[in-house]
Amino acid sequence: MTPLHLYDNWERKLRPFQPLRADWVGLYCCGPTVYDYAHIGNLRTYLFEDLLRRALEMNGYTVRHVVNITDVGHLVSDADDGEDKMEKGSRKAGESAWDIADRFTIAFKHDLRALNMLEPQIWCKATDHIAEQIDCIATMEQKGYTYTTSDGVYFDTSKQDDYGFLARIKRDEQEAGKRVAIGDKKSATDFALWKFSPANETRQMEWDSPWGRGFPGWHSECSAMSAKYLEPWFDIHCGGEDHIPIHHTNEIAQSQACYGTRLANFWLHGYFLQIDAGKMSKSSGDFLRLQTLAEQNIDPLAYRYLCLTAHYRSQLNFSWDALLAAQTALQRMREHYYSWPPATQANADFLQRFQAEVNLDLNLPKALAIMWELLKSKLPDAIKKATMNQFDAVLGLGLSEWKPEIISEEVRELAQRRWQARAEKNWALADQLRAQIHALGYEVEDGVDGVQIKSRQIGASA
Ligand SMILES: Nc1ncnc2c1ncn2[C@@H]1O[C@H](COP(=O)(O)OP(=O)(O)OP(=O)(O)O)[C@@H](O)[C@H]1O
Ligand SMILES: [Zn+2]
Repeated sequence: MTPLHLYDNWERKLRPFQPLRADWVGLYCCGPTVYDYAHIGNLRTYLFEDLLRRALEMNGYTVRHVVNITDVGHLVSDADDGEDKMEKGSRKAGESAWDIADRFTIAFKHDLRALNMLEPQIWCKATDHIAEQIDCIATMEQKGYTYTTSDGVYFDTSKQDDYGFLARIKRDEQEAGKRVAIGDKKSATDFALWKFSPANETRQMEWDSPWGRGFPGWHSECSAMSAKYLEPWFDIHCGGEDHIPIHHTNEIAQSQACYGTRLANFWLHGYFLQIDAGKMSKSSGDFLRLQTLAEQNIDPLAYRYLCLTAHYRSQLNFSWDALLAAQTALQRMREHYYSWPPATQANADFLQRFQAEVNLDLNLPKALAIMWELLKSKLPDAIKKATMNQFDAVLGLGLSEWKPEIISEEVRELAQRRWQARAEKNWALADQLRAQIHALGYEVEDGVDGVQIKSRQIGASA
């Protein structure tokens, strides 16, 4: 098999992947801040990470996949001020910060399942690891990397010569160009490790610490939890492109100070899903959820297919037309696959070409094109099916689980009566019958050559 190469953002180049240990590959992916539902932009990043994990497994590695849940400490502004997103989300929802964290974590996991993502082996939440974070901060303090201001304990970035290397940040230029207020911080790049609770206010989430009552800064959790569940030095760290200059840069600074490692051997980042030429974003409120797609009768796996059509290192502009085209293509693929006899032996040549594309930094648009080439080839269908099964172990479209819908006699009869009512221009009755069909879980669509009955999408989180 062509050896796996991944684009490492630390070295800014394609590197052959070599695992650090013989028994498992450590993969740490920064998880969601659970103050709201995930949008399909966030989900694009998790899809890329799922595909990376599947590619590693295709290469025979056992992956230890860790995803954290940020349920405290992520402030509205990445410059360490503003409200905690969880406290703000709690006010907006009229529920406690703990309750929204639970609710949105469940919804997030539901979305991952609807998109056929593999369950990480380890989920870990920031609020379950306060002691580990305090230990990590105390170590940094002992080693002289911290200072305390009126509102928290900060990391002193001037203590590290290579601070910001991942993002190629030049500290001096940043300082000179910065116009934002930095409060009591010594430098704009310094960041909070522990924030004190405001004197005149009780936070919902706060803990005692050697420095005073408060809560951990957002970056602390990932250094502490990745060291606990993987090693302080592990194989691959992932997140969205926005993590490069701040969150990952600061995680690296902490791990270097604490453990003397730069955390991960490879740094991979998924690029944004854009909408109307801007980043899809929870904070701006301009976002689509998987549930929003389901309401438009889009199968969640059509979104997965759409994401396969763009390389993870390029931004993807969302459009409904592209999503509908993805749904049509996926449906055609499923119908072909379903019509074939049981799988026999995979075709070695197709397999080798597919694996070569996957191993070239996850060139999945090309891998998908090879899948279509196979589908249209003159190979016997049983061989196509066997080959597709191996492709789909990486692409995760769930082809072998799909079955055409069997629509019950009751629904067919209601649709027939509705068609009749429409022909007789009895709109009230037609609407009433449509509502009954809807309640049974189906939609009817009127076409020129009759009516089409489809099940409503119920895959995404409600
Ligand atoms: N538009 C997007 N496209 C792809 N990935 C994204 C997008 N927006 C955020 N991400 C990624 O989603 C993951 C989860 O992010 P998180 O839950 O912290 O969202 P957030 O940054 O608080 O939300 P937002 O920036 O949308 O207000 C991160 O890896 C982040 O980089
Ligand atoms: Zn992180």
